[in-house]
Amino acid sequence: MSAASRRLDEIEFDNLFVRSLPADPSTEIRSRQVPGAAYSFTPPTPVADPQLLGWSDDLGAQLGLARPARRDAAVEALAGNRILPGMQPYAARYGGHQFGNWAGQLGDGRAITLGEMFDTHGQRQELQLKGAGPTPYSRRADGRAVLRSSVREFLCSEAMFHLGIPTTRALSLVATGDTVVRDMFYDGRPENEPGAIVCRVAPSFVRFGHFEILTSHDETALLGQLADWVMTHHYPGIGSYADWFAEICRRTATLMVEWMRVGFVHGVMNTDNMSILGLTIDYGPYGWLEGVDMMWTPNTTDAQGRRYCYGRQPQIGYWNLTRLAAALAPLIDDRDAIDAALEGYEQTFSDGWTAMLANKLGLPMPAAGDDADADMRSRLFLLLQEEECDFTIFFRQLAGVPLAAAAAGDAAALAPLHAAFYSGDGPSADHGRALLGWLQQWAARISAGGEPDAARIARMNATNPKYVVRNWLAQRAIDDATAGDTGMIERLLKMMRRPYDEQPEFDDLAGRRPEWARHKPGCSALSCSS
Ligand SMILES: Nc1ncnc2c1ncn2[C@@H]1O[C@H](COP(=O)(O)OP(=O)(O)OP(=O)(O)O)[C@@H](O)[C@H]1O
Ligand SMILES: [Mg+2]
Repeated sequence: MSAASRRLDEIEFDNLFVRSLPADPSTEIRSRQVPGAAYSFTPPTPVADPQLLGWSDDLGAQLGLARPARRDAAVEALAGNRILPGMQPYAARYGGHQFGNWAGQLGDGRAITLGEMFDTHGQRQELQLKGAGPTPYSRRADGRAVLRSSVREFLCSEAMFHLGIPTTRALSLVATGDTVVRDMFYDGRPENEPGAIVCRVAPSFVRFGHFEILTSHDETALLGQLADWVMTHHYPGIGSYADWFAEICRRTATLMVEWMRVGFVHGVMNTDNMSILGLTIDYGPYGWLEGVDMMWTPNTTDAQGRRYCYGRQPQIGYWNLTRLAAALAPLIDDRDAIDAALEGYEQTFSDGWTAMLANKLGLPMPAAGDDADADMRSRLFLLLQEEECDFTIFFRQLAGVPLAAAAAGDAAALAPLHAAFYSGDGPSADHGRALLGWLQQWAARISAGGEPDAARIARMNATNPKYVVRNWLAQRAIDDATAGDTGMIERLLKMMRRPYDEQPEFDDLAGRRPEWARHKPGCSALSCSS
């Protein structure tokens, strides 16, 4: 049997994390504090009737796994009903800062790692279920996840991967056949909702919070052990804790540039949702910018403070790194090295931001230290916030603006951009004039750079996706899946496999958010209830 068609029960698991780090001596599932350990052995709690609703063929192929049938022994394993030989299910211990405040022990309250395996590239991958039942870290919650949030996590993980953005991935989406009670609007009216479980995949799910909990408990030996483990196995070639922290800063900065590039808003950037590998982790109340708005947040819990809004993500990434720095302080004597690493974050972000926007706008790539176009860029962002204009569509369409018309200040230059305006008929006359003024300067700058049009347009199209999984699209997939129809999940997965290519068969999914979705829950704003 070829590697690409293995069944899940043919996988050899190699559980390095549990082999290398100390386990909680208790296996009691009751919610409790767990000092002195990195994780607790916790089996998933079986569910009523597991059925496969979604499968990522790309990730399956990478893992050498064949897609199982809707009801299948593998699906039972992916629902936690069956523990395969070699699996050692556990929930990890971590803490975190939530909305800026230290929250103490959090941990995998509903995530359970099944085991680690090697993919077809020889890369170690951890398989982790989300929604697999209570663990010692569940606090007062049930350990479960609802179908709507699981569909969103499943789709967006795979979409982000194909957008080229570092992320944890999702192999499967399984309906549990059980209901889960959630008060979706936090208005005291809890309802039964269908439950689901996603199997996530990443080289490691270790978060900033894994280190924070150890330092907060003065567990310095274990802190060193965990840091050594992450460095040895996930940052080969890095020689000191300080260099390692600097590399985490660089990866996090790069991740922020990438989120900003595609208009992704994570929505709940608590330190327990920050991956030590610089991956996007925890697809909860996330969203994609529709109208350009630096202050936009999809998370209703954050509607007041807007701590995690689009424009603040880079700043919050920095703040989260200062929390990680504090957690790693017992390992790093050299305060200056920490400061230098944090400065490195700012430098990596600002260089990355400048280069990314040069690609987005098709402008000449500035030499290091040169930021001649900064002014032009800020003016564009201000302009784009004046009349509701779709972020994804505007940037995608910009490549189609005829340079000669733009240079001449001819209104024909605006035509390709009309589709981005939520008014439905392009910018108002005044706004159109202002925009045309900007385009004129833009065109002049491009002409001066002398790059052939085809190369510039290719660069822009490889930076500005045509397709993203807008909330209203995910909501359609959720509504259909709830009614038993997984066609939309399949369609969105297929569309997101090539987000930078024109795919006319998906044109109906590349437009502005329809008006019905403007205020519909799940389509514009999301609660943390999941
Ligand atoms: N239904 C639940 N049952 C038990 N614990 C939960 C539940 N929902 C969230 N938690 C826990 O609350 C903390 C914060 O939740 P958050 O929403 O950031 O994470 P999450 O969505 O559960 O998962 P992850 O970060 O693993 O993607 C985490 O410790 C998480 O495990
Ligand atoms: Mg989380």
